[in-house]
Amino acid sequence: MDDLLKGLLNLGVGLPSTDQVVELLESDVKSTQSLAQLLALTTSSAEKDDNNHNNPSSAVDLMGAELLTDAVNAILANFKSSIDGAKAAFQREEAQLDKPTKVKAIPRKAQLSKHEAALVRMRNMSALAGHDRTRLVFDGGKSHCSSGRLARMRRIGVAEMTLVPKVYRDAYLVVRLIAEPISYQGVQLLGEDPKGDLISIAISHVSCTPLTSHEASCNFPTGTLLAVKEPFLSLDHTVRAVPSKPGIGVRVDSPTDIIFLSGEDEALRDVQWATPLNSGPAVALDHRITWLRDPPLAAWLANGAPSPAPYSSSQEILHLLERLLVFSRPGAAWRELCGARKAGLVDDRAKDAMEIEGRIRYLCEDFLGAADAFSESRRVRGALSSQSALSGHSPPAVDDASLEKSRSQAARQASLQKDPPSSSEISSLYFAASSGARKLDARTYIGPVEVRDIPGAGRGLILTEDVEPGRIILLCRAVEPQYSSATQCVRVNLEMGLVSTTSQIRAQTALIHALVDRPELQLPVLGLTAGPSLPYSEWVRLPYPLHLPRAPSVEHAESYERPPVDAAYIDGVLRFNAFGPSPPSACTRSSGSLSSTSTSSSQPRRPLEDGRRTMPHPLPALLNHSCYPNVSTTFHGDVLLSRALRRLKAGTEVLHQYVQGEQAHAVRKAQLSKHDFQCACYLCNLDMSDTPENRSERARIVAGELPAVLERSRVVLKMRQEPSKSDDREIEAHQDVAEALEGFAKRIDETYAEHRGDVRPDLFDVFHSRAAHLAIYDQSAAIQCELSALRSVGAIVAVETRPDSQHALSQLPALHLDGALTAMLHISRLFAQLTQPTQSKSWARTAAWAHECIVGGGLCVLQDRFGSLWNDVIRLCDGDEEAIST
Ligand SMILES: C[S@@+](CC[C@H](N)C(=O)[O-])C[C@H]1O[C@@H](n2cnc3c(N)ncnc32)[C@H](O)[C@@H]1O
Repeated sequence: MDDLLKGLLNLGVGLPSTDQVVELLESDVKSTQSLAQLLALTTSSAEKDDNNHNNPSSAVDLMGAELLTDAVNAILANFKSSIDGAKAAFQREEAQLDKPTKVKAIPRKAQLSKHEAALVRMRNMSALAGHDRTRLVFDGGKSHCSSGRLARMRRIGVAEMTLVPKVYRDAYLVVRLIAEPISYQGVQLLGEDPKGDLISIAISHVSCTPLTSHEASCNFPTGTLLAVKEPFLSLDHTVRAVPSKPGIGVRVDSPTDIIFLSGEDEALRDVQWATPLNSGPAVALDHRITWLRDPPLAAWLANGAPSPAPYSSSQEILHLLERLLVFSRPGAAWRELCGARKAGLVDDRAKDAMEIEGRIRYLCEDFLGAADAFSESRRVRGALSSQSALSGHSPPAVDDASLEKSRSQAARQASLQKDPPSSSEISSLYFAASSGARKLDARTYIGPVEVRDIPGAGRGLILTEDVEPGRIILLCRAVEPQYSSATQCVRVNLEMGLVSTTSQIRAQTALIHALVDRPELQLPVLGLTAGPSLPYSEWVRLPYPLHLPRAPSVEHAESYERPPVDAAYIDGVLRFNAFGPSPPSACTRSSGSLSSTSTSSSQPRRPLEDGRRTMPHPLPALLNHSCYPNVSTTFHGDVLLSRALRRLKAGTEVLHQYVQGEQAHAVRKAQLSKHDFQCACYLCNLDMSDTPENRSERARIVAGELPAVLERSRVVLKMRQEPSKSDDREIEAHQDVAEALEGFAKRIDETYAEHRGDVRPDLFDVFHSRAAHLAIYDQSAAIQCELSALRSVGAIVAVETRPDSQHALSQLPALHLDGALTAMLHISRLFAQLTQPTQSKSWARTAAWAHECIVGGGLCVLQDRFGSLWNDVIRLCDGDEEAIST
């Protein structure tokens, strides 16, 4: 990757964005050429600086545009073929794992100069392209993670690792770092073993964002003592962490295989160093906590060592605890606080210690415990301030916000377990997410469901009571939600060709770190499956509790043992279970925060980073798939909300969409293929009852011919004049499109089996668009067309079955949910235009009810999402919003 950037910088052209790198990796020759053209047109920032200094000759001037494009194209093509080279090397290594070959020891001097050269290369690259440059790493194949205990393994030296590629089972390597680390997406270290033999070690998932070289040096200073559990000697050890030049060394896929040692560790007993040990790593206290190791008192508490590590003051401990919270490590902070209390280094009931305990518990979602700790802190503070008042000092400021917040969360947590979240709570979530908040202060609500084994589909969630449409089934926050950041990384899976982007890579690292910090998350996270090619973790077989243990406990702090976390398993968990916001929903406004799993396929594409799914919501991840779901699932920041779409009986399995059910059967099948199951849902069964010829004819019309007509429809509708100004020519244009769409509706309809019934989702877009044209010259026909659209996605119109119904629908649609809501509002508006106010109000009421069932949050959320359309409807209903909502 750096060669690519360097080549482009040398030419003086702009560097590709991360999205462009992803496109390049997935592109063919033609699109590579287009990208080359585009890059050749942009000037690098270095070039721009030169121009400021009146440098007269830009790259274009010097080479001519065509030559420059050719040069860029050659660099891009070279980059793509280097990926092929990496892939071949990777496959060779995978194949050789069973038959490793002898390796010659690399002389110390050669190892040193190789590391030094790589370090200089990396420094130069940072100087040229900046720390935030796009980084490329590779993945795929087996990931190695040791689950053994160091105490039960034997120590080996570098000289004993004579075969490559090979995992040295039941053994560990002890090294002392002797050079500055190389930082990329992971780090590359150079260590010497006690005999003085050198070995290069590359570690993945060191931090969510790449460490600067200063941060890397603070985490891995020269002199640091490390144990590497069950080291994997690889032919190309840097491929996952620091893809510099291929070379033999130790590849650490899971950072939990690295253990920081102190001089007193058992692992170092009887170790004689060929060269004398220095005084040990000199490192600032803060930096010791930025990586996976636990701070001193936590380690003392867990290992039962004879004397606790010294601190110069309790303030120093509190400062460290603060820093641990800044680095999102509440588990380590809790263990350190427990250690400090046990060693008598902080006063158990000191206000600062209680305050920080409150914050730790809050982060671990133990709101009741947090409220208790904050209130104790307040009590002590109160006592202190009365003393100060007596002595004439001004009392310290009292901040009660945290206490109040914890109390209200605790109260809501207690009530939410019984009562579903109210409409106003949903609207708060919606507007908080709209204002940009991503990690929301919502709590888990688990509706009437339980986990059960589902024949042929693993586990699933089953309803324990009958529910009505709109009933909230789940409201759950993600574990460690990650969003993209300025630092961009691209990962290519050399085995499957998949390309992952920053937030996916961050999510994987963040989850590994979260599990190390808070082992109580193991069951919810590792209890998820990781796709058909990886065996179940030991946690999958355990009974899945619906109410997950969250809070830290003292016993837990004392028995803390760092869990092994296999990076590949976490990657699988994310790929097969994570949800995330999909492209924007089909409502008229684009500013709303909401995104749903069921969206129109005709929606504009979001930037790649937003469209990829990265959030594990442990319990909702147990929901199985149906292309014709019985719940709607929407996302507000990191909160997932599932609500029943229909009246469902106790014993029914709750099913939601992994892929959009409104897409053609073949597309759904292809998208689900990674899961390795045949979907046999209601919709797939209907589709399978059509002949294969009819299915492919339908797919051909919908994907091949229809988009052009829909685009024409969009353009004609956009050019629409004020109704008073519309003339015959305009009406003719609308009639033309409506007629064309009618023809399509007929042709698509003919591909469905006759006995199929109303559910024909491929017709939705055709009917809905046709209705928009009819609305201009024949409102009654437009209403009929919208009704057909609604029926095509599973809605049942009440007048046909139950004329006495309160709503115009007796069953909500299952697909195209936002499109269907728009259709309902259109019908209301059309009835108003036909001066049929009763029908108009009934449909407005129905839309409000349907929106409440699908999303919730009341009329303010509906208004925010459907803006002018909703306002139109209200105006035409004489502004009677109250009447509509009741
Ligand atoms: C997100 S998990 C759902 C929970 C999973 N059933 C379990 O036991 O952990 C996704 C996996 O569930 C299984 N699955 C989901 N929907 C299914 C369906 N309709 N039929 C069969 N298997 C299904 C597939 O193995 C899929 O990869």
